[in-house]
Amino acid sequence: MIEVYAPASIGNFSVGFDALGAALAPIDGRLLGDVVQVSSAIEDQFVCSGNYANKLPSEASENLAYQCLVHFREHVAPTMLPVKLELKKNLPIGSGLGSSACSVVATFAALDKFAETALSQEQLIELMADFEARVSGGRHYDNITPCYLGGLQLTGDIIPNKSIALPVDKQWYYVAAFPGFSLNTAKARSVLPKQLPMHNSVEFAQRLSAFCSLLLTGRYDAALAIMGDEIAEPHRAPLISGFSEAKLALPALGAEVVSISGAGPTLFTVCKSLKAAQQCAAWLEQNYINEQGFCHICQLDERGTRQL
Ligand SMILES: Nc1ncnc2c1ncn2[C@@H]1O[C@H](COP(=O)(O)OP(=O)(O)O)[C@@H](O)[C@H]1O
Ligand SMILES: N[C@@H](CCOP(=O)(O)O)C(=O)O
Repeated sequence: MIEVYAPASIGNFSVGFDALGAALAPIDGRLLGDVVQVSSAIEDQFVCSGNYANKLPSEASENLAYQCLVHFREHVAPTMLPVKLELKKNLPIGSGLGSSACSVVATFAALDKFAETALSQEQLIELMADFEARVSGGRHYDNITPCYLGGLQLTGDIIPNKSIALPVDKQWYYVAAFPGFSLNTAKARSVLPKQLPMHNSVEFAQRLSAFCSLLLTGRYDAALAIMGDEIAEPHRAPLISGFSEAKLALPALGAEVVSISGAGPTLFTVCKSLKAAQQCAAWLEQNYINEQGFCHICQLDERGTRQL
């Protein structure tokens, strides 16, 4: 039996709309992500379990993980023996934590291991992006590659091997707070402008390229100082109840950056100390999340998708 874990991720990472993403590891050692098990069976079988299984369509054919299995059998490994594929759906849907990417990455990675295919890393990443694009309203890699490869990734179609890993300050802590309600990614993409004025495009390019260069040269504080999102956040913030209040309150508690994780509604902060992260988490638990929500203090998951 093959059992694969894929971590949650922060799409956009504030400064890199559709181009930057980070994999998350809660510092208390808990796993925050989906798990897929593949084992031999008499005929192909699909099971969806886990805390959020009941939030997904009950028809297997509408579940991305099952769709990945069907595609894999038809187009990648037609001679693979029949399997039972179980998705443990541990991430909330429409959360901004890369939930759909997580299921897709875990499923393809598990099937690839089980069938021992000769797919290259880049081919697998492309396949994963194809499937996430089915539900998210646009093709983007910023959940797929961090989830699969771990760490912080600069990612996209024109990037060699689809992704370049970036270093971060090991002292940074990330608080990820899921407020407990869903926001569909396709909906949160539909409120974005279709075109950007030249000035904004140039500023976006400057900010992202400077951010990456600063990280690659170890100037972490300077990188942190220019983090910001003028592309998506102003349009999405009104869709996320409590976000604007949190953005105002958290800097006084030590948040260096407060932004939307992926398309939201999860909010994330970057903090330079554990104490600051704890203060932000306490505030978010009191003021941002409901009974269905949760909050984790994290660092980056450098390992990405892996066998358990
Ligand atoms: N295994 C799966 N995991 C997550 N979403 C799935 C899965 N299978 C199908 N879906 C559907 O895909 C859509 C994902 O919504 P989206 O807002 O993109 O989620 P997220 O931002 O959390 O990835 C939902 O309509 C959901 O029902
Ligand atoms: N770059 C995408 C990221 C979507 O992430 P998700 O976790 O909300 O699916 C976007 O901003 O739309």
